[in-house]
Amino acid sequence: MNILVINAGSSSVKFQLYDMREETVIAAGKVERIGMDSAIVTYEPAGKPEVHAVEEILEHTTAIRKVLDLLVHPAHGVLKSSSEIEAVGHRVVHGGESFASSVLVDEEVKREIKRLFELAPLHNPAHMQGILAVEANMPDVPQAVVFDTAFHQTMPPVAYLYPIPSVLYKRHKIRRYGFHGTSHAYVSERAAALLGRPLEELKLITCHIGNGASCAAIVSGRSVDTSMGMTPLEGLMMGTRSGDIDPAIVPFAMGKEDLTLSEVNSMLNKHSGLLAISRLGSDMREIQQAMADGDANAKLAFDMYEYRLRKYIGAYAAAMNGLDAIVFTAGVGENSAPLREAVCRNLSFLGVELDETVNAQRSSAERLITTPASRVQVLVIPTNEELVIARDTYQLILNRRSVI
Ligand SMILES: Nc1ncnc2c1ncn2[C@@H]1O[C@H](COP(=O)(O)OP(=O)(O)O)[C@@H](O)[C@H]1O
Ligand SMILES: CC(=O)OP(=O)(O)O
Ligand SMILES: [Mg+2]
Repeated sequence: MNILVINAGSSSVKFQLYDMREETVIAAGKVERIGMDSAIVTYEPAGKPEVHAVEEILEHTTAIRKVLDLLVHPAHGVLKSSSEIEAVGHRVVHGGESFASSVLVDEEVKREIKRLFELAPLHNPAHMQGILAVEANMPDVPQAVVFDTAFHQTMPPVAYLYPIPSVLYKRHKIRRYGFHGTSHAYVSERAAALLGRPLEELKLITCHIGNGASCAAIVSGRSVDTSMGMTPLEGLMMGTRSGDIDPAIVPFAMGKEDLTLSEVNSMLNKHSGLLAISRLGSDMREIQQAMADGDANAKLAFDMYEYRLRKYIGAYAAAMNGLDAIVFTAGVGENSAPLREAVCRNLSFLGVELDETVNAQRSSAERLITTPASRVQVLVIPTNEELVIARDTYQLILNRRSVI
């Protein structure tokens, strides 16, 4: 069965086409800058040369049409006809309290995703556009949605409630949801496999450190706490997001700087984090390079980023009353040896003993980066959210077939 996995953003559509017989990716790519002066199309068919194109693509329906055309293209295609795609799976960031697992899309599911627009205004409207664009181009193909929030629905009330008047939870569902759940779930299962121990016996802290960053406390394979909250702004310092700050800063800064609600929102989501402190950019590679060149702001940004992550690791070890392993994943977690080293150097009180040689290896392979004597294990595990989406979609389609 061929399954197309889609991660639709406000101005981009990323995709991977899976052949589920061997779980192989037969094509991948993205359409960026949708609706701007010119869109950038990148397409990588397995075993064939990459295709790059710049053209006008004004909305998601055209972007999906473009993807389907490439997949069946006489020279670059990997399929004879788009009817060989049997299902589509989408990443959806916010599932609120309604979805604790992945589901097939129907009218009710679409209504619920729409209702959640206000909780994830940057993400959910774009996902909906992706779903509608697939519907327009492939009306008979079943679609599934896989939620970032679903894995964290196991959090207990002590972790998911905010200490604010309960009427806000009752009326508006203001609570902590957590995100990147697909990634936290995937790497926790891989960690158990690598450690050769049942997931049920383990207390893990998984650190998904990409552009957006969050960590999760996982006991027996269930998320018991995570650093992102009602929205993906809470928690760790990120590329352009502040993470935790004193909430009183919001009204105070609005008053002092004469900011509107949307300006203060944009300040905390798009102009904070590494970008604000380094005054350089949000990309960790750039920060590390500048730091090596002696840039003091870059060093401060790196140190704050590491310090805030380490404090969460300490907090989650306390939350779980123990810790077996820490997992680093996503763009920064998988690739930044200096960040992992700085975090681990300062966790000796937990019995973390880093193997500096293995940590420094320029490798994207799954690996243990602590010494045999280390009391807490540390692992690097490349995440694969697309594979989880493909698997969930495949399972939902098989279940549906067995019911019919
Ligand atoms: N070799 C590297 N060293 C340090 N950081 C890296 C490296 N490669 C990628 N990154 C970081 O990974 C980030 C992107 O992570 P990723 O998980 O792809 O983010 P997202 O999926 O949220 O867009 C980049 O912003 C960059 O800072
Ligand atoms: C939920 C979230 O922050 O996603 P991303 O890291 O893709 O921005
Ligand atoms: Mg990501």
